[in-house]
Amino acid sequence: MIPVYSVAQIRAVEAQEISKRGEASLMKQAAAELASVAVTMLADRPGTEPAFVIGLIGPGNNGGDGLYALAQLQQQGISTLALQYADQVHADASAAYQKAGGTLTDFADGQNELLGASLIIDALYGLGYRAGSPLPSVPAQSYVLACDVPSGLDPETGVAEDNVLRADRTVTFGAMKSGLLTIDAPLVTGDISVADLEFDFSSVSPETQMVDEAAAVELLNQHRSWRDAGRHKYQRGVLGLIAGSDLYPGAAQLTAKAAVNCGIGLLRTHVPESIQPLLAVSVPESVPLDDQQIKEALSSSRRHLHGKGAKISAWAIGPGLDGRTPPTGVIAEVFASRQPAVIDASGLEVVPTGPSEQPRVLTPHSKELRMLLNRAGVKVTPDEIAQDPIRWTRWAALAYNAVVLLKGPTNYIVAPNGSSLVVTHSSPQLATAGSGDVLTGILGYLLSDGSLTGTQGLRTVPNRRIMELTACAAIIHGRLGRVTAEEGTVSASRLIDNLPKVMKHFGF
Ligand SMILES: NC(=O)C1=CN([C@@H]2O[C@H](COP(=O)(O)OP(=O)(O)OC[C@H]3O[C@@H](n4cnc5c(N)ncnc54)[C@H](O)[C@@H]3O)[C@@H](O)[C@H]2O)[C@@H](O)CC1
Ligand SMILES: Nc1ncnc2c1ncn2[C@@H]1O[C@H](COP(=O)(O)OP(=O)(O)O)[C@@H](O)[C@H]1O
Repeated sequence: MIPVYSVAQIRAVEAQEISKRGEASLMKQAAAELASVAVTMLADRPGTEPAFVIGLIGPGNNGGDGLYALAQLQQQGISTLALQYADQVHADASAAYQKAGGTLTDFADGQNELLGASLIIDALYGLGYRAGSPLPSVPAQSYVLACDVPSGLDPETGVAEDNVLRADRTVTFGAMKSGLLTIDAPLVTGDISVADLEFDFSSVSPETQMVDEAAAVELLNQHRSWRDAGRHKYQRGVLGLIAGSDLYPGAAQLTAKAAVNCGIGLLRTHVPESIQPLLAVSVPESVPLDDQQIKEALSSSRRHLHGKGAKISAWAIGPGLDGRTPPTGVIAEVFASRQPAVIDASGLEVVPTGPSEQPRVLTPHSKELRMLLNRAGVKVTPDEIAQDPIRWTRWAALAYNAVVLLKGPTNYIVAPNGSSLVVTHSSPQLATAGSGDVLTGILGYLLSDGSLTGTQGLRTVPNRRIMELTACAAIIHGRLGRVTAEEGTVSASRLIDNLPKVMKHFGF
């Protein structure tokens, strides 16, 4: 997991490091990291030989990093040009660049060269950015590496100017900054690498933790055992899916297919009679679950929450339910159990507020979050949620005593105790009808697997584990989006087709 800090926290640690190691040494270290990523990016985009790198240089230390990085590229034989976009630039860095044979010129005089650049390094503004900073424009298809923070993005809030310099990659220094993950940031940073410059954050608590693919693989591997190979289907896990209505007959099928394609032990489905024949054909692996069987499953769960006699090990509630006529009786009984559950879509309209023994994760998008908050008596506008999503997700987690995953380009996962995880790096093409139903299937599957949840006997799943598995589901879903988008346009059905190979990537 990658700890995430506020700009103030990073500035404080930076000041200590500067007093220990000196500013020039830190800057050169930062520049070396920047130059190394620039070289990788040039190699990733062959066909633009000989390489020509242009740096956009601002007035502060961010510009200084850019100039030192250009000097290093110049010394490696790469042709470069520095365009000064400020009245003055970092004097030592400028001298070092010119000593390395580089040319520093005014932006206005050199901007025509931008069209011929194989790579543009954006070293205009970093931590010192203030809203309203003047920003140049670059040609539409430019290949851009941001130094520390894309210029025009507020590193504290994640709010971007309309003319922000969108990056293909960002190398950020010291630590991951909260503003690189939230609001507009996922749309403008490209892939982010953290160059930690060996800063010592040991006495600072991070604001949140970011989960990336490597962290997800590690989390999943932590919980696997060689014994897993000997499990029969009930021991692997049984998901009870309560979903579907005449109004939305497709959603239940999408969630069911997703869970099955994840490789679930067994899927039981509680859907309206009118949908059952459809499901029997589209997801023949699923086994119907009626009201009486749900009662029996809940009764067996009083002796065992998973495996050994337990008929269901986790629940997924909501995809495609008709919000006007959900099977409230049966759902209320499931909510009273201690088995983990993921609640999505219309399930969110019936989930109770207040204390609960059930480890639960609610998966609203921002409109559904507003509805959840309204149901809990918290009035909030869409704008307020957009400006501070993590704050409002915390309120919901507290009000419903549940882990809440707020979905979108940034996924915020918050527990009732306020702790949080953040997941980005998905694909905008996930914004397609039914993709949330697929996520519910993935998360339902993860929650049903006793090895992953650590459920044994009557020991229930702690919220921390629920949060981690929710983050893993969002990561799997994000990769699914990217892999599918590489092949062509994305639909929920296409996502589901790709699930087996994406699950394999995560060790399933
Ligand atoms: N935090 C770290 O760990 C390290 C930071 N370094 C670099 O230092 C950078 C921070 O340097 P600075 O503090 O000099 O800040 P910046 O280089 O981000 O400079 C911004 C400068 O632009 C000016 N400016 C900002 N907004 C403006 C506006 N709206 N109108 C007019 N002028 C405006 C400010 O006066 C400020 O001096 C980081 O982003 C990073 O690139 C590295 O050199 C070393 C390590
Ligand atoms: N612009 C975006 N970029 C990345 N992911 C997105 C974007 N928009 C939506 N998503 C993801 O797509 C899924 C959509 O879920 P949801 O809104 O519940 O869809 P549906 O109800 O149609 O199934 C969520 O996992 C969300 O995180």
